[in-house]
Amino acid sequence: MASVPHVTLNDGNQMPMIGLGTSRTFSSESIQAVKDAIDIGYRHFDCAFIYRNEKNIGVGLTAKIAEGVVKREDLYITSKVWNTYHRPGIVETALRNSLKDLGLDYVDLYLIHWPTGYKEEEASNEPPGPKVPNFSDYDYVDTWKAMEEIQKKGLAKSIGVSNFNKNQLERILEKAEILPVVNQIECHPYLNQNKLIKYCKSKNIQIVGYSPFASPGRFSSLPNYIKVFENPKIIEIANKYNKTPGQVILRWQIQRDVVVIPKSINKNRIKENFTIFDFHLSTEDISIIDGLNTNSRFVLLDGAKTHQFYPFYDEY
Ligand SMILES: NC(=O)C1=CN([C@@H]2O[C@H](COP(=O)(O)OP(=O)(O)OC[C@H]3O[C@@H](n4cnc5c(N)ncnc54)[C@H](OP(=O)(O)O)[C@@H]3O)[C@@H](O)[C@H]2O)C=CC1
Ligand SMILES: O=C1CO[C@H](CO)[C@@H](O)[C@@H]1O
Repeated sequence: MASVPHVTLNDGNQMPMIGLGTSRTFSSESIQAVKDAIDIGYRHFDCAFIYRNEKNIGVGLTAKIAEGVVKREDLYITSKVWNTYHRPGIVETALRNSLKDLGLDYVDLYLIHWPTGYKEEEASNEPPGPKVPNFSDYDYVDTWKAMEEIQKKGLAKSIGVSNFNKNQLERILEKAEILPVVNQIECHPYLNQNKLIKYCKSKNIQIVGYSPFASPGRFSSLPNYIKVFENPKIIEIANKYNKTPGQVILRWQIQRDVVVIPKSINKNRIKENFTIFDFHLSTEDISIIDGLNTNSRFVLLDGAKTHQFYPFYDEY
């Protein structure tokens, strides 16, 4: 089976350029999606405590390791510390809980999921609904110091952040002993994130683009909103290469050095999303997709909009 391209992170570790997204997949469907993905060739899985399915993901991973299809060291597993676990003294416990559920003794990458901390008792209300949670005052820079400790202990091979803006990254970089390897951010043709990508590249921080299809299951109130798969310009490019709109969107990201983590529970689409390393988009087609940007964001973490560290008020 041909292996997928990897990127080398600023700590020297390697990450496969495509992974399976696992949010909003539940029960047996998440177990089967993981097994199918491994059979198809995926080795990278994007998980999080808050997805409430790490046990199922663990069942899928463990089954494929037991079958001898993969070894632990072939896999690249990410998890994320949720907002209720920002107190430095509890970060390791949060990771150990995820490890137990995933059936692993280390993750390849552990991320601070959002810069916004919540009070620990909010954990009983998870997953977050429309209600505004009680915020904690923990500074994500202090949470970062706890992340450094878990890497030193070998519980995470690499550490990084998610949903951080430029100023928030700057604050981490000022105090960091270990640099974040990744900023995982929403990134798709309608939110191409060119400015944040340029900044992160200048600091050797890899971008992992989440919701690469603009998370079509989520509600959009944008006037004249067209799903990315139905966008005529993307369809035209897809027809030209004899590929699907989804494959063109993922390929566009790969060619701009963005790691992609599309979510699917459908075996055919899991395979479709993986078949993106056998064609090359022209510079002209890349710029047509770049031109679709409308700075439209779909993952807003509404409950945290009044948090002092809400990341999306800055331009980038
Ligand atoms: N760090 C963060 O804060 C966040 C991280 N993430 C991560 O990113 C991952 C992906 O983002 P997500 O928001 O799930 O959305 P995506 O943009 O990946 O879209 C997923 C949706 O598209 C459908 N789909 C998948 N492939 C295709 C295809 N080839 N053609 C047509 N439809 C398709 C899926 O349906 P089906 O399953 O039926 O195929 C699903 O409804 C998440 O699962 C999670 O791991 C996401 C949000 C926030
Ligand atoms: O990763 C994520 C997936 O979706 C959640 C909401 O549904 C987000 O809060 C989160 O950032």
